[in-house]
Amino acid sequence: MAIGAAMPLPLTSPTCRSLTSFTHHPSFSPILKLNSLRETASLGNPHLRLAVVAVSSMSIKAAEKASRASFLDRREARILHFVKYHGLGNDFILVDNRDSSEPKITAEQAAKLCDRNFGIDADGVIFALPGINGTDYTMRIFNSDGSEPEMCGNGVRCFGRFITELENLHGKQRFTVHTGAGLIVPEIVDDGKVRVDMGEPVFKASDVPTRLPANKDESVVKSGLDVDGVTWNVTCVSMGNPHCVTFGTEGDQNLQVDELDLAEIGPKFEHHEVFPARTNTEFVQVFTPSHLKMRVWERGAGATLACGTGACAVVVAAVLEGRAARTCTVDLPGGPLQIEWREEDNHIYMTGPAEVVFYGSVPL
Ligand SMILES: N[C@@H](CCC[C@H](N)C(=O)O)C(=O)O
Repeated sequence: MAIGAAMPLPLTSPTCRSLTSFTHHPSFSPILKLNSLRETASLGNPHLRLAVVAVSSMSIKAAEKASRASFLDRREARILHFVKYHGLGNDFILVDNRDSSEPKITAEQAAKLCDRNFGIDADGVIFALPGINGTDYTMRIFNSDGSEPEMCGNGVRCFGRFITELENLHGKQRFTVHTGAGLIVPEIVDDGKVRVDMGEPVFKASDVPTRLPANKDESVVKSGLDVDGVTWNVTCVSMGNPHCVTFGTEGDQNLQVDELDLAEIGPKFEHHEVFPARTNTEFVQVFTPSHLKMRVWERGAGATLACGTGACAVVVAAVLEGRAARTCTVDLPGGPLQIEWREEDNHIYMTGPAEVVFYGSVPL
């Protein structure tokens, strides 16, 4: 097949329920997820069309450099070029917004693009904007419901990889990123993983924020929270964004997280009256003091396969409750994260992967 020639979209493949999953097809590597408007398919919504094209493996080497660079440099009016990334299955639409301090799309447009059936299918949209306060970049994010959180842990790992691609950087790299949670520092490490200095956790109840009364200094640690008549023990932590961490109910501290009906219970925590800014909720099972397992219900995004800020909050809560050490592996549905809450500087360090899923374009 000639360079740049379009391959037929395998829409009938059982692995391909949407164009998004097309690029997950085992015969395609991320490098094949090149871009062109040659092959455009409707997603059922006449106003939203996604273009993705793949080239044959014969042409990868020749096409890779020019196509990726030219794609990321494209600036057509009323077309949004993006790269979809994921961090352990927590998936994001990344937008190059370095030329403006205002996001290229609105919260409402972001929510449409995240739609699983009528959009690209993602947990959020992330913008790489110019840095402020002396930082290299600013990161902003919209959740899939269009709300704007302060921070996103898996997202900032994707952000770090996205920047290396935009700036054509290789090897170890480190960036300073301004976020709603303050300064965050992602670092691309040897194996391509991203290690992030996530800053310091916040416990003060009014800053999390939660209306639950503080029971340890100014914080809420292992407090009772009534959800539909069941008392859950919760610890509240902010990683810039709010988290409610639970290891079980008053009567049962041995939570089997796989048995939870997240879609049923998650929204009841998210919208509970004691969380004025809503909350992310992590349900945690302790295997050993250095090995935890969690499932998450995210504010504004629902059940996701991973939550980086959530994994950090879980380790902090586990330490505060005397259940774990400061360095832990946290298993999430999408895979493990390494979390360290360092005693010397009180910062939390998160290490995990971030991968390209595909490149695409949508008319606005
Ligand atoms: N998945 C993210 C968190 C994204 C923001 C969250 N939904 C919120 O509203 O706070 C992560 O990896 O941290």
